[in-house]
Amino acid sequence: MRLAMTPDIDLDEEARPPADRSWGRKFADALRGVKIAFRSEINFFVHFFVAVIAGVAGGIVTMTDERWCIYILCVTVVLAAELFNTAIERLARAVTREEHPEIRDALDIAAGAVLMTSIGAGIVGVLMIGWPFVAQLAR
Ligand SMILES: Nc1ncnc2c1ncn2[C@@H]1O[C@H](COP(=O)(O)OP(=O)(O)OP(=O)(O)O)[C@@H](O)[C@H]1O
Repeated sequence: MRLAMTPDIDLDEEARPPADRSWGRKFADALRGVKIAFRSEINFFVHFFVAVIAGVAGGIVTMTDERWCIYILCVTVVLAAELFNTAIERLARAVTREEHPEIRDALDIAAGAVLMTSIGAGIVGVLMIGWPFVAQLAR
């Protein structure tokens, strides 16, 4: 596949990671990605904050192990979608800073993925934690 645009990337050989990275190095690089998203993306922080609030409410309503697994899965899916979205945003900025209809589509689709996972997780959260929490308060 050929790129339609010339990416404005400095292909410095020394900046490239070694081809035979150790598992420790791979893990450290992946963790660096999570840290970057956490520090630079307010959306990532907001999702994490909402997840913590839901987790505290889940602890108050004392959920079953199965419900905790569903909660962890929902949080993981939303945060992973946010990480992919952030990665695509960074890549788009590296390719061009100019207006481009396909970059716009790509960024909007990536943001749409975050929106879909957030709506799904939100519905699960309300049904699984929100209602039981309100019911417990009303008792
Ligand atoms: N190079 C571009 N060409 C065309 N449209 C663009 C371009 N860059 C950004 N956009 C449009 O602007 C929107 C926001 O861009 P971007 O995702 O980079 O900003 P952001 O504020 O970091 O977004 P988010 O809040 O999702 O993190 C995109 O969804 C897209 O519609």
